[in-house]
Amino acid sequence: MDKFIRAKSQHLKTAGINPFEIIPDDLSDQLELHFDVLDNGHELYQNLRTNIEWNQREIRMFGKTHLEPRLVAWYGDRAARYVYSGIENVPLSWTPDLIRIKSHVEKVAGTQFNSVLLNLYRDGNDSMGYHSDDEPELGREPVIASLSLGSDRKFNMKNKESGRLISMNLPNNSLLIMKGKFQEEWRHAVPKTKKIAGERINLTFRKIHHQ
Ligand SMILES: O=C(O)CCC(=O)C(=O)O
Ligand SMILES: [Fe+2]
Repeated sequence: MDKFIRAKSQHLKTAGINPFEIIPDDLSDQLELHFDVLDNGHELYQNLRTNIEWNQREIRMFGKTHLEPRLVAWYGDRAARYVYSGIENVPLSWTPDLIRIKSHVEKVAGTQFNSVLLNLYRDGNDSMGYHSDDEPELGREPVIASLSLGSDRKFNMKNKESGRLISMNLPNNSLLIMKGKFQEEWRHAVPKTKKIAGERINLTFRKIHHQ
């Protein structure tokens, strides 16, 4: 651990935030994992489960349409719109709960966000395939803060060049911060699992640059 990270984790500890250091050394400038992030994670989970406008999107693959294996929702500032497949996506307006979570996550991450993508994994059959969050509107070396609530799930990473695989567990109430060259060098996924998995909500806070 270099001096900066050590100093930073001391600072977070004094602020009552518990950084958890299981990140491989050579990824310490691309990933941070924090534990026990929200005081009222359980209550917020229930609120998000009922109040968020969850959608199951269709995806087209090899000329066939499928339902995505999870539910999603997109909230943010009006300016955080982006164009995807020629369609302009305007986010839903922030709810009071999302604003509270956002401001806490911004404190931990030390940066500001203008949108959040929420994913609801209903059980171990729901998943997210390998991808990088490297859309041009996120800019170079984006900081993305990913909050996990509910059941533990595995988070797999695969290096684009070497094929090296890393897997970590993302527990309830943890915050994974992806930054630096993480999106450029790695793909990540939440695989299906045969182990009994309950529901999980993940919120990835992002900063969309205006078009
Ligand atoms: O659910 C997760 O932990 C990952 C979500 C993710 O990678 C994304 O929304 O881009
Ligand atoms: Fe992602």
